[in-house]
Order: sequence, then structure tokens, then C-alpha cells
Amino acid sequence: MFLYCGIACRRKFFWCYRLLSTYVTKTRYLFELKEDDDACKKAQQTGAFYLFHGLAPLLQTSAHQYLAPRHSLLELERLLGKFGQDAQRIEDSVLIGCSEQQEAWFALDLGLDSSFSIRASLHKPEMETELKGSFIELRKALFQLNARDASLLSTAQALLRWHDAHQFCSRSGQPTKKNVAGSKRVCPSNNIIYYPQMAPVVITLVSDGTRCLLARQSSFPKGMYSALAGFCDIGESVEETIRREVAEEVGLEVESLQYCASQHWPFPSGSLMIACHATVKPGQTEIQVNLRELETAAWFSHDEVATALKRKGPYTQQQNGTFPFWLPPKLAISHQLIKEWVEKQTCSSLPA
Ligand SMILES: NC(=O)C1=CN([C@@H]2O[C@H](COP(=O)(O)OP(=O)(O)OC[C@H]3O[C@@H](n4cnc5c(N)ncnc54)[C@H](O)[C@@H]3O)[C@@H](O)[C@H]2O)C=CC1
Ligand SMILES: [Mg+2]
Repeated sequence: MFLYCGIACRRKFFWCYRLLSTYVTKTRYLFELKEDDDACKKAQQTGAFYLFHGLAPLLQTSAHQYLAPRHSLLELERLLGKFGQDAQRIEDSVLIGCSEQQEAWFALDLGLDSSFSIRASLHKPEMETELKGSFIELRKALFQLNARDASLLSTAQALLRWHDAHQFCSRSGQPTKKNVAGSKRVCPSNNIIYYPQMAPVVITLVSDGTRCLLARQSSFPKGMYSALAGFCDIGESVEETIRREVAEEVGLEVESLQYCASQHWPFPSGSLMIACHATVKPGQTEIQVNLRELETAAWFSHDEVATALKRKGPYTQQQNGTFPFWLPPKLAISHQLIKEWVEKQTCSSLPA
């Protein structure tokens, strides 16, 4: 969809009109809100707020799914007033996106202590009743949200967590101040700017040509296997991380690395998951599991993996005491990576 629109430029009275897509318009609007505190404050007047409590989003249940309700500034001010909290607390909110009609979306945590309100966490049950919802841990709810809400709430949680953990300048020890959008914090005593950070993680599906290697950490739900994942060490390229992680975790050497996709992942504190395929070097298929990192790892055939992709939960214990072999749900990037491998294998086995 294309429309005519005006983009407010820094220089007063200078407007340029040209054909821009809705996406570009939206992107430029968000950029403006991050750069201009007054514009962002104005956007809060007509904007909508996603609420959190102790980093758990407010959710409502609807037909086996969770919905994330939004509240206007007026509703939020009323709520804070009712619970004896200062409306200044709204200054803790962070910008997380906007609609195509340029309604700005913010996230606010009502449970974290802030300079505007301490001991806020006391009101959680009463707030849930008032808001007709529950504050549910994101880890439990993520896969029962639609893709848009999952992405917005993941961003919001990572950003709220980052602000909560970066209240002070690591050089001067003085309190830092966030800009209105929450895209940075500044130390007033030395002007050091802190930007929200995320940790790059590589997730790799290793193949030997016909089988793929899947592994379990003891913290995974019973029966679930996934591709190998690991944080990038400082100074490493993505390719170096893949080679090191595969060697560390399963004792194999890989080559023919191929990028698949990426995804923001809010756990443990905001990661950029970079998904890749890799092939083991010829003759290197014997797995040596690093038990400090993994519970187990094994090679799986195309048919085993294709069947597991189609399997639907709940994955309950079977009569023989074991759990069925299953794979991460659709929203997880590992699912996409494994699905892509299955599709490639299917194509390559078709007669030419
Ligand atoms: N979205 C998805 O489909 C999947 C996501 N993951 C995520 O990938 C991430 C990395 O996987 P792991 O196998 O746990 O990594 P890993 O193999 O690097 O091992 C984790 C260890 O790395 C160290 N570490 C180094 N840098 C770290 C950092 N910035 N933050 C935290 N720990 C750091 C810690 O000692 C930690 O115990 C996890 O957060 C996990 O949630 C894992 C599998 C699937
Ligand atoms: Mg790992």
C-alpha cells in the first residue's frame, strides 16, 4: 500500500512530499520518536500501553490463546491513581513499535521499583482483578501468543529488563537517565550514552548429508530435542562460533556453513539468534557429547524428523516411561531451521 505523506524534517517548515510505502512511513515515524523526546511524549497522548509486572506481561485468555491487551494513557493514569501510584511512573515506559496508522505502542512495568514508585509489587493481585487479566511469565506464554504479540512482548521484555539493569553509569556510579522512547540512557555527569544490548547466539543444524544432529539440555522439556546453540564469544565471527560450539558440544568439525534466518529471543536477557546449516567434515560422524553442556545428542533420519515436525502436543509420558521425540514449536527459530532441512532433503531425494 502506498500513500502520500509528509515527513517532518529537522529543519522547521521544511516538508518534503513524495510517494512512500506504509512501511517506510512507519519506520521514519519510529525513528523520529526515538530521536525527539517532545514528539515521543506527544505520541504517548494518543498511544497505547502494554503492561508488565516484574517483567511478566499482562495477558488475557481467549480460546487456547493468550491476548495482550493495550491501554490508553487515560486508562493508565486512572489505574495508577486508583493504586496510589504517581502518574510520573509513565516516564519509565519504553517505545516498542507502532501501528500502520501511527498509533505508538509503549510498554510499562508496574511491578519494578522505579525512582517514581517503590514497593509497587505489592498491588499485583488487585491490579490483575482491575485489568481483567493475569501477569504471566513470558516463557510460559510465548508459544500461545500470535506472532505479532510474541514479537512485541519479547522486544518489550528485553528492553524493560535492560533499563532495570542499567540504572547507573558504570564509570561514574551516578544514576543514568533514559530518553523518553527508552532507546538509550545517558549519564548526566559525563554524557556517556548507553544503548540497549543483545547477545548474539548461533544456532546450528549439523547434517552428515542424510541425517541431522539434534541435542537436549537437561533443562529442556522431556522428549524435546533442538539444534546446537551457543553464545558468540567476544571477537568471534559467526562462522568461528559455529565451528567452536559444534566442536565444544559434540566433538565434531563442520564445513559448508549456510545462513538460514535470524530471530530476537528474549531469554535469558535478549539474544539475537542466528540460525545456520552446517555439514560435518567427511568421516566425522562419531558424536562425543560434552556432558557439561548437553544431556544427550544423536543423529536423526529425515523420516524421524519429518514425523516429529508433524507431531502435536501434549507430549505426555508413554507407558514404557519414555517421552515421545518432539521438536521446538513453530515460533522458535530452531523449528524453522529444522523444517528447512527436511524440505531440502525431500527436494534432493526427488527424481530429477
Ligand atoms: N529460539 C530457539 O529456538 C532456541 C534458543 N536457544 C537459546 O540460545 C541460547 C544459547 O544457548 P546455550 O546452549 O544455552 O548457550 P551456550 O552453549 O553458549 O552455553 C551457555 C553458557 O554460555 C555462557 N555464556 C557466554 N556468554 C553468555 C551470555 N551472553 N549470556 C549468557 N550466558 C553466556 C554461560 O556460561 C552459559 O552457561 C539460550 O539462551 C537459549 O535460550 C537455544 C535453543 C533453541
Ligand atoms: Mg549450547
